[in-house]
Amino acid sequence: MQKTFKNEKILFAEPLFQCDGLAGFTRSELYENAIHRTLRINQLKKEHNWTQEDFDIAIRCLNYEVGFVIHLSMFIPAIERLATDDQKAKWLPLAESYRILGTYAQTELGHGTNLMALETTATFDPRTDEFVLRTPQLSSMKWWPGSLGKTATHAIVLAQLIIGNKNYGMNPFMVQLRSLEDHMPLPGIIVGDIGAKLGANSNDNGFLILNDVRIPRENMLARNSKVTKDGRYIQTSTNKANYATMVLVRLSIIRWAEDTIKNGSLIAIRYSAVRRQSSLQAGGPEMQVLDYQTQQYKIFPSLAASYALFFTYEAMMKEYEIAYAQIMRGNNQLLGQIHGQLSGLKAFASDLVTYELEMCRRSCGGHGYLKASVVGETLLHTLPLVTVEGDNTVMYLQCARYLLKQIAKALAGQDVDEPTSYLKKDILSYTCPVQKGEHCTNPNYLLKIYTQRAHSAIASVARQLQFDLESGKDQSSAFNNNLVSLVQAAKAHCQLCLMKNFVESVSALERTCSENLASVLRQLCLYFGLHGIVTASGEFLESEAIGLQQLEWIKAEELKSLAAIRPNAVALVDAFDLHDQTVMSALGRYDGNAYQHLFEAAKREPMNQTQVPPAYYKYLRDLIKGQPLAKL
Ligand SMILES: CCCCCCCCCCCCCCC/C=C/C(=O)SCCNC(=O)CCNC(=O)[C@H](O)C(C)(C)COP(=O)(O)OP(=O)(O)OC[C@H]1O[C@@H](n2cnc3c(N)ncnc32)[C@H](O)[C@@H]1OP(=O)(O)O
Ligand SMILES: Cc1cc2nc3c(=O)[nH]c(=O)nc-3n(C[C@H](O)[C@H](O)[C@H](O)COP(=O)(O)OP(=O)(O)OC[C@H]3O[C@@H](n4cnc5c(N)ncnc54)[C@H](O)[C@@H]3O)c2cc1C
Repeated sequence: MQKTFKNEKILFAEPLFQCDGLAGFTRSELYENAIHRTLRINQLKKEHNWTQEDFDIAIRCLNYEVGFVIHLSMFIPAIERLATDDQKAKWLPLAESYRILGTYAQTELGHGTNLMALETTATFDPRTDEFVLRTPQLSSMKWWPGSLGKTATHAIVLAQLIIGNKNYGMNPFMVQLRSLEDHMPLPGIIVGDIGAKLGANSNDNGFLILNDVRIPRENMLARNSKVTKDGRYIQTSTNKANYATMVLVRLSIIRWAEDTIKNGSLIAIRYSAVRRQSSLQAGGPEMQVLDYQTQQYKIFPSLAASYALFFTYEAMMKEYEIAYAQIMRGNNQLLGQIHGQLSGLKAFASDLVTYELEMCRRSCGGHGYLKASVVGETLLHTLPLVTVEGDNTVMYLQCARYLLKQIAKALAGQDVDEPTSYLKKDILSYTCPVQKGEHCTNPNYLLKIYTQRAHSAIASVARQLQFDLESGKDQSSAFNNNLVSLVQAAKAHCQLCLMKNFVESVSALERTCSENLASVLRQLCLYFGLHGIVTASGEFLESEAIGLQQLEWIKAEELKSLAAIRPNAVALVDAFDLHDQTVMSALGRYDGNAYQHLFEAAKREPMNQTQVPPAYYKYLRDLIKGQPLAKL
């Protein structure tokens, strides 16, 4: 599935990219190693004439265990999206050659979600033609930005623009943080690392206090709005255009989610094919645990999710490219659509994979709790995806807000955006397409069920909101009264998007691939659809997209499809084409020698580098020999 990286051999021939040692690294070592890696990949890029795409794939091959993640994923894209052509000409070459190292400093100690409430100010001083940046109190300090702690020389700081006594809202400013001579913080800047996290500890997420730091007027990123020398504010685009970098990263999160769940399902499936435990027949040979229906039930959702997210990322990438090209030409028509779609899908993708990764970890039994299994470590790295770039609940609510607008248009007989075109249908004329058991094997029928459920969830919450407003509730309490249903409606829409992308991508592939391959993919797609209905059966029933009889058929078909997928499960994860050095798991090796690799990992454990531990001489010796213990 991943485009085969022709340079994989070159990459993994380097000791630096042989990852077995990382488990014992301290934070400082992880941090240093990550920077070392990015610089070496850059050298390899030059030495072997790699394209930017090759470079990006190299980073994926290393599971993003590299430095400068925010520099590459946010700082440079923010300059591209928020700066004028002159500003780009000045900063992009410096950033692209790592002569300046950047971060995206938006979140504060007191506020991450509510951007309107950010407290950092950039006050225009017309006497000196400068902005004065200030974080006025404890809660205003920037807190979380990646690479801010120890690395960044520059930050794109999001601050409230103040001219005279008027606040013109959040705008982006380029602020130099550290000297380019000796890396010391510049006057007025207090900066540091926020401390160890549950995962992703090679990244120095940081804090930043700005005490009246002066920057030239030209350092306001002015593609969407600017301040003239005489202090006039000129806005050339919607103020939401300054949120463009977040939209891009939300798209990337779908890809990161896909990458992590591919790792998890690969480890769980390969290991379950190796692991034997018990038997269903008295005295019979021990079974591969992958043959237990319960094990398949635990792991195959992550296999199906890997493919569903792959197809969804590909589809969303195309949608994004069209929207981005328009936006860069000054046409914001698709801004609302792409924001609504990506807010929801970012949340759905990260929710899905964090849940399924834990199932993968459990499916590896006790060994899944070992660091060497890597599946737990992957989960810890992935957990922040539900929070970064907008907490998932808040992102679902953004998606729901978009869906409400679309349904209002549909009800008024106006055109709606293509991804919500189903809202134009007559919801009451629906008849469930599954009228007998065998109908459940048709993914297009399942798609109709998903469509009806999403339509019904959106229509129902829209009606309830309308009712609350008409009963005298004000706008905000009517909204608060319906938040849970709004989130459910957004989830229903996102689940439909995944199913639709899966069905459509498999149909497209059917035209070019062998019938054998097509039938395997069709089976997985079918399973994805059946499983999604069963896990949210209450909502599908409530929406009357299915009845109890259909649920019974769908449940039976879901179980049948587990057995149908089983023979191809290992091949389906092998098809990810992930190198052992990418997956790094003792349990999930291609050669299937899980026990041998676990033992090798144990032998490398730093605790095992001496036979007798120092604690023996300090405590155990006297204890064992019955000597009186020294005062402890
Ligand atoms: C094995 C492989 C492993 C790989 C794993 C790798 C994992 C690595 C893990 C580490 C992660 C590292 C990278 C993380 C980087 C993270 C960076 C960040 O987190 S940066 C900070 C991000 N912050 C946010 O996302 C803040 C969230 N809040 C918001 O976006 C907004 O405040 C809001 C959308 C919640 C509300 O907007 P606001 O303007 O404050 O409110 P209004 O009500 O006035 O506006 C709503 C209005 O605006 C429209 N809108 C909102 N956003 C956008 C947008 N982006 N584009 C277009 N339009 C937008 C919205 O639709 C509403 O429109 P309306 O017409 O009024 O309905
Ligand atoms: C690993 C990591 C890396 C990060 N990197 C960066 C970075 O590089 N740059 C940067 O600027 N930031 C970064 N962040 C910050 C991140 O963007 C924020 O943490 C995120 O946007 C959530 O905001 P918050 O922490 O303020 O959560 P809060 O908004 O305080 O959320 C707390 C709870 O309140 C709920 N809630 C909040 N508002 C609402 C609402 N309106 N309606 C309903 N419920 C609500 C949420 O659902 C959540 O349950 C990073 C964070 C992490 C964890």
